[in-house]
Amino acid sequence: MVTRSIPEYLFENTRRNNISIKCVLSQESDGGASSSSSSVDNQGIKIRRRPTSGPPSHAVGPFEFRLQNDGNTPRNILEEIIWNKDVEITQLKEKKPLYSLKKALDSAPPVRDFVGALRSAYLRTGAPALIAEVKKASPSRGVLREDFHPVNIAQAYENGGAACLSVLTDEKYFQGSFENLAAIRRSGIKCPLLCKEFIIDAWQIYYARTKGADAFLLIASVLPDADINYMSKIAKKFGLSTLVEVHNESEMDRVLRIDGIDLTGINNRNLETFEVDISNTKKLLEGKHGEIIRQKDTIVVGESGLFTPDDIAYVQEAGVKAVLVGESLVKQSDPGRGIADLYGRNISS
Ligand SMILES: O=P(O)(O)OC[C@@H](O)[C@@H](O)c1c[nH]c2ccccc12
Repeated sequence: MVTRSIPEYLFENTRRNNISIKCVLSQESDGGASSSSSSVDNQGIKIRRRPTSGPPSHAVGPFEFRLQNDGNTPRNILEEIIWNKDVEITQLKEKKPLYSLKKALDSAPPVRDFVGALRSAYLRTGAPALIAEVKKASPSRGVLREDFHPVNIAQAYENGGAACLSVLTDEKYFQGSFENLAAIRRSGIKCPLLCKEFIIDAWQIYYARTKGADAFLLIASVLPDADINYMSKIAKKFGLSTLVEVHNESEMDRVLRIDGIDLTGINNRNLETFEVDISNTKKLLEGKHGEIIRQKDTIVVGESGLFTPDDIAYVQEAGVKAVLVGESLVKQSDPGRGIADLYGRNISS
């Protein structure tokens, strides 16, 4: 029996004004038979792009029935975010169709070299280069910082020695925005910027570029290889860098087989359950994966759950040359000083 309630946004397009009575019905799941046939199950991807069994509400006369089943109920938070994103993009695309974004690209600020900034910071400090994240909130941790001034935080990160910045742009779940990305770019900050978004449509890449992104994230548990390939080609066309994020061995296997990926991120947080375990970075860099990565000279980014100099040393030992850190820095009253605390030394000069 499915017991989770269906997120409100899924009703937005089907809600009728004249409804006086609503019933919520739960349907017995069919054991996954119909859902697995309609889900994106190639390459082991379990996250479905959108509800598979049509709208959850049905009107019969004055009644609205909500038929809740496996096909219209997200199985985890990541799937919920993706379904929401799909609706959001459809609406945004109506307001800003691709042809209008293509025009806006002409006045976008020039692209900076994200990977180059990481490499030179690593060479300069001998420690993993820092991608510091401008992150107000997350579904797992709630609000991280109430007095949130994105440009001030970005400035503090740059002064504290960050090589690059990551800016969350998802509004609904992370309280971020594309306005934050654009404002940081406009402010004269020199660190290259990663657009931290749930990208499922090439349109989002064009949009991110018009706002000044130098790099963007692709999540392997959401995107099949063909999409990762296609989107990294678009990145190349603009001179943008891609950070492709994996969480487990099979995603790592897939990503290592794709050519032209600039950066591989290992997320220590499972986005479906929120569990954080920094030994995941070590585990995924052992054995043949580690060898291939060393041969290819790909920069691996250790992501999430890093709080102390010991954590940084641990992932460096495992083989990462960069780290992506949000919570432990953004929570400090002075996020710049937070960097020195995280590394156990000043990495700004
Ligand atoms: O705040 P943390 O634990 O330092 O994590 C930062 C970053 O890794 C995390 O925000 C993140 C990694 N991958 C993501 C994908 C989407 C949203 C957020 C993320």
